[in-house]
Amino acid sequence: MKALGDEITAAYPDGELLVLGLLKGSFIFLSDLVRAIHRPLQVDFLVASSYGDAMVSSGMVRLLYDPETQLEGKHILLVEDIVDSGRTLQQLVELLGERKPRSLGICALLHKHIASHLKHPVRFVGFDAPHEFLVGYGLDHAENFRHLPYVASLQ
Ligand SMILES: O=P(O)(O)OC[C@H]1O[C@H](OP(=O)(O)OP(=O)(O)O)[C@H](O)[C@@H]1O
Ligand SMILES: Nc1nc2[nH]cnc2c(=O)[nH]1
Repeated sequence: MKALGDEITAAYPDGELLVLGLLKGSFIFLSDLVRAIHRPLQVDFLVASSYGDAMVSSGMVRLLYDPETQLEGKHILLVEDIVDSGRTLQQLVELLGERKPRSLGICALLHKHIASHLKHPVRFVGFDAPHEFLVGYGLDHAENFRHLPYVASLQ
């Protein structure tokens, strides 16, 4: 976490930084990450869901909570727990881009590198992940396992 925090700190030497946690999955990662970033920042959240109780994406990302914080003119760092098909990110980045942020960066704890076609690449990656369904450290299957203090595979 220290290396990722240092990388993010160095990438934003000036301007307002808003760290936008994508819930629910990023809640543990986000709290560890913001404590490893050594510069002033704001925190807000987005809640979106596309998997429901399934292990494959429904293809439709539902936005369940939209942040009230003003995004215009700020560096936005969107924090994801895991990038799989990349659909969630693609759709959210399009939406947030319309709000005229100064920059829009993406950070993910885990990246499966399945989505090679990503229009908006993930700039900050914690770990490369296997092509398996992962749970724990915030990630769920049907709302179970989020509390595990480690990441595990269900396969
Ligand atoms: O790259 P993708 O294929 O879009 O998958 C990644 C998304 O899937 C999970 O969210 P989910 O829809 O399960 O909601 P959750 O965070 O509430 O578990 C995960 O938290 C990511 O946000
Ligand atoms: N919990 C969980 N959610 C996902 N959404 C997309 N891929 C995954 C995964 O491996 N685990």
